[in-house]
Amino acid sequence: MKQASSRRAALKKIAGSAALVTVGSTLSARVAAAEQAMGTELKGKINHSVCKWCYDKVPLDQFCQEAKKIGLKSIELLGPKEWPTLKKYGLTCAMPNGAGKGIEQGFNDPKLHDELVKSYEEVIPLVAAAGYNQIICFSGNRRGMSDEEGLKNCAVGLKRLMPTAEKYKVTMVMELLNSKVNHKDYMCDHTAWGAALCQQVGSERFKLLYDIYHMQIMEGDVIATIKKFHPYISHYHTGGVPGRNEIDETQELNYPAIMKAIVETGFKGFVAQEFIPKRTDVLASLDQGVRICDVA
Ligand SMILES: O=C(O)C(=O)CO
Repeated sequence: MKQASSRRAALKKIAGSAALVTVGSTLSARVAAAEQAMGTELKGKINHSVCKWCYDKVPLDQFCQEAKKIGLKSIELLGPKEWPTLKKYGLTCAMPNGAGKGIEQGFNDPKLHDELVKSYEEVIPLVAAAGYNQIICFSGNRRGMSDEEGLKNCAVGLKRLMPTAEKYKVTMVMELLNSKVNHKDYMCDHTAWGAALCQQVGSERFKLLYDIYHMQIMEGDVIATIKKFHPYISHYHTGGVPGRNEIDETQELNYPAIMKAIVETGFKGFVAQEFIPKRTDVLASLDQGVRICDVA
């Protein structure tokens, strides 16, 4: 918070400076101009995105405007109906959703494969037409199934979709989630299992979403895991541990070090903030999260 509020103070100072004072411009207009200028100051090593669901009280249009000021390039986990609004503001959707049956009902259940294939076959062309190149997917819950059987089932279902994914150049990305705190019984809860699934599917159009918050809860060893498995990872999410709130000094992960490790792997994809702001000024928290991750 210290960082975010000092940034706000700096903005006010810049906005008040002679360089930005033009006849008839209000202080808020000047703050906005200063914010825009500061937003572009991001270092460019990390492509920043944010998950909209964490800011559910902020209307999408307003959120797009604020995201632009912060310097974000993407707002994600949004479906086809929301994409035109993003486009209006020149924002992309680094991780679209809109296909499938949610987190608990996924590719590990062969009974769902026909329905899942139909759903992804409908949405993947829309993703491509919108100019996006990924779509989220899930393993589903275990429901007593062994990891081996779940892996085999997921591979069978996902392989049916690879010709479509390859044709449209859209990568299906399975999210790694914790099965301890937030998503009890979820199957894709370890990076090695996800990487083995990538090997089984055998296409560059199937990858993993490494959620740093979820994986810290499940396995820790975040930097070593990223170094080992980065060829299978096409997207990252953040969140403070414990609690899934701001990623500042109130939680245990060293986000700048993690981001540096990600940059060192040669990663060119997106890192999305996915923490639930605890503070009233949720946008200051988002701004702070982006800046914590914006390593040189
Ligand atoms: O629902 C969750 O917990 C997620 O991380 C989705 O991205």
